Amino acid sequence: MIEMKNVSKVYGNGITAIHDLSVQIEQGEFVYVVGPSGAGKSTFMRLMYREVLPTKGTVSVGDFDINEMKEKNVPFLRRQVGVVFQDFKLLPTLTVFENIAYAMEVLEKSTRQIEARVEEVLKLVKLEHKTDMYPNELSGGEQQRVAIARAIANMPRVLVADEPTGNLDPDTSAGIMKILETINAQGTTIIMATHNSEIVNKYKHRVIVIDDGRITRDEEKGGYTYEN
Ligand SMILES: Nc1ncnc2c1ncn2[C@@H]1O[C@H](COP(=O)(O)OP(=O)(O)OP(=O)(O)O)[C@@H](O)[C@H]1O
Repeated sequence: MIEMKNVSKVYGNGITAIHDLSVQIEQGEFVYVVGPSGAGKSTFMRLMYREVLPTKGTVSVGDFDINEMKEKNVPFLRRQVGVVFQDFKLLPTLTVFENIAYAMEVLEKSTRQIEARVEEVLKLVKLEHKTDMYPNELSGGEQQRVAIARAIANMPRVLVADEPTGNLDPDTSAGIMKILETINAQGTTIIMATHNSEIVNKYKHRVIVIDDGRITRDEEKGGYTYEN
């Protein structure tokens, strides 16, 4: 599903964020990415949705070869890879409905299809009663649930979540984890970067440890206790 072969990423400032990294992630897996601050976790994930291109090596995601694909096909990649961030990144001038619909309109869906799907994803994150509210009228946890609804609206095969519980209290984080586990149980591959050892040790999944741009451990579900 996701394959990186001998990937390095050197940013314009000369910092090598990823060093000769190879990994394979199968469809339907739930994978945590952990490691110290500045280790390269976000860069590792950005490579998967083509926010950055590898300096060396190859990245493939589903049917897409990230290095070789044409710019005009990027929207099709984005349909397969949904993204969630720590700070939600909702558009402040749009309502909950509009934030999700906007992500779908980019892919030229009909109004009826969009409305039905927005309703469906809002039910999944239990926010169907907040359709017409604006992001600043919602709590952090609610905003993150909208961001997740938006990320899965196009039924991606992969959901990349970069510190999705980073700004949330433990109870709210547990709610987000339950939603992510439901989405994963429906077949979506989930790659989640986190510093939260409680979550990693409670909701057990494969753990990839990145340090200094390299994978230093890669443990199957239950094979790793995270201490940070
Ligand atoms: N856009 C960029 N331009 C230049 N250097 C960058 C850029 N993004 C990240 N870096 C550098 O690359 C290295 C890895 O950063 P990255 O954000 O991938 O780490 P991280 O493990 O996600 O860190 P954190 O846990 O603090 O979010 C760091 O040294 C960082 O300063």
